[in-house]
Amino acid sequence: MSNPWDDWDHVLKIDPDKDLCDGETFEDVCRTGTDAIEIGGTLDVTAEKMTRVIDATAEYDVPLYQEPSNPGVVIDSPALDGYLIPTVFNAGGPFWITGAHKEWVRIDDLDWDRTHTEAYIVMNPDASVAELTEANCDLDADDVEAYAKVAERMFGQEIVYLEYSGTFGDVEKVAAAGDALDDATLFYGGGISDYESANEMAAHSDVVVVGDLLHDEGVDAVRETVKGAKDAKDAKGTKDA
Ligand SMILES: CC(C)=CCC/C(C)=C/CC/C(C)=C/CC/C(C)=C/COP(=O)(O)OP(=O)(O)O
Ligand SMILES: O=P(O)(O)OC[C@@H](O)CO
Ligand SMILES: [Mg+2]
Repeated sequence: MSNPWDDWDHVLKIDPDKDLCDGETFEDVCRTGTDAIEIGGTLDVTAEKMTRVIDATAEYDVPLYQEPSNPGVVIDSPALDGYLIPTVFNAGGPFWITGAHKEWVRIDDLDWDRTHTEAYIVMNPDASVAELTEANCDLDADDVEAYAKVAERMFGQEIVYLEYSGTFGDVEKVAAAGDALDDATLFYGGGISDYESANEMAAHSDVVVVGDLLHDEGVDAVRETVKGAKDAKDAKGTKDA
């Protein structure tokens, strides 16, 4: 079965708790050329802040996904193409693996057709997501490779997300995750800041996710990362052909 993300090279993650750069609009954000927008962040995200971003991006035709950090911020909106629900494979306890999910399913009426999971492997111990989930980030390339295989082979995950949020990752570990997967799509996120960094990580993953750059540098910088990711894919296509 095909999934929307099979064709993505680049995702832009908007943190509802952070501002856009001066003078930039959500229309500008939707016109960066990214393949999809994910709306989510770890800290200080509320349903109101989520709704504001969904409403502001709804009218443009870029695919829109919510990535909730807890069940309380999930928004029921027809503007959303779907929900990408993290499950943190290297979390310090079960709450961020299945606990939050169980609570969500208990209290809410899910739209299962639009609900998908992302198998997170959290790699930067200083990121909010690592602190919140008490993730064990002390992972070598072979640990990453094993987690990726567990996610795909044992838990049937269609997306494996190597999350370096806030810092540029170790290429060897990203490549190890990529090599481990046969069918799942590898998302890489963290520290992508320009054409080069996007190009490099896109060569080793299926989809690169760009977050803070939007809020820190703005849409022109994001557009460069789209180019970097797309060029890497074109180069791969040429090589594989
Ligand atoms: C069951 C439901 C609906 C939700 C639970 C989903 C889970 C397990 C969330 C845990 C991981 C998490 C908090 C993911 C949020 C997305 C994310 C990693 C955003 C990036 O956040 P950071 O960059 O670390 O944080 P800030 O930029 O907000 O500081
Ligand atoms: O903010 P950055 O470092 O770009 O990371 C992107 C994304 O993986 C965060 O969840
Ligand atoms: Mg962040």
